[in-house]
Amino acid sequence: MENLSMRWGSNIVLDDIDLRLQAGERLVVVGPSGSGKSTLLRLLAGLQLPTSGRLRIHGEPQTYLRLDQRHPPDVRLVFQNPALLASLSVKENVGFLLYRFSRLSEQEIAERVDMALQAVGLAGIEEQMPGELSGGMQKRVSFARALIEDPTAPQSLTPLLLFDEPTAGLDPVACTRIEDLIVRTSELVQASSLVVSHVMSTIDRCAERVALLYDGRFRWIGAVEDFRVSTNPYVVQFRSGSLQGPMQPAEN
Ligand SMILES: Nc1ncnc2c1ncn2[C@@H]1O[C@H](COP(=O)(O)OP(=O)(O)OP(=O)(O)O)[C@@H](O)[C@H]1O
Repeated sequence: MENLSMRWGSNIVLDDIDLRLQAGERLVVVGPSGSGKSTLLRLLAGLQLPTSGRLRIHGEPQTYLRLDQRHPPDVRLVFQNPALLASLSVKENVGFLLYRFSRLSEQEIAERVDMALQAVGLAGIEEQMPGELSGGMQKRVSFARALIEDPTAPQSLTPLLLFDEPTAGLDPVACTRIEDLIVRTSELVQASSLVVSHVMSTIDRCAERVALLYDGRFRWIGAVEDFRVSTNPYVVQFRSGSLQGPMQPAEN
């Protein structure tokens, strides 16, 4: 991202930001509500275009929405709500892209789905419907979907995985399981990952770098080890959850 801005009318959500994600790294983006984290994800997912500035993925300028791109980059989204298709079985959800676009046989797709489900600890639930699963299981199914790759597709570059608040509202043990999965999924498909989260354990377990977004700008970016000890006032306020500090609700 270079000099990238996103405005809604007079509301400047992202203000001339620069960010470079290294191949294979895991970056966690934090920031208070309304600071533009979801907007960042939507731009990377090709669901909206910036008002100004440049966004490049694998070096390619992103000037069209993803749906309008003939050769879209390999960007995979794991939403806060798993967004599984309720009328399709787990197998059909996980293998969705392969069923639609690949030249693999039914048997080959079934084997790949099986491997992806095993990787997230959910072997044997292929024929179940999403509605029969718990919320946590649905989330893991959406991770399995992000693991699926098409070996018949042209050799692709490092995939980009986008996680939108993957551990919000989970109990601590479920959080750990999902955090481990984020790391494992990223390593298995050798992806770069951008995780939006407020959860400290998710930052600790998943991040290699942390970026703190507030009022349209990155106020701090650095290694997770430095995030734990930084005296930057934004980082200190985020870590302590204090009401005192530079980050205040918009209405104040
Ligand atoms: N479609 C839209 N039209 C107008 N304003 C929008 C639109 N989408 C987002 N915004 C505004 O952009 C700002 C940033 O929103 P965004 O959802 O990116 O924040 P966030 O950091 O993800 O917040 P949260 O943590 O609460 O999800 C908000 O002020 C929001 O009102």
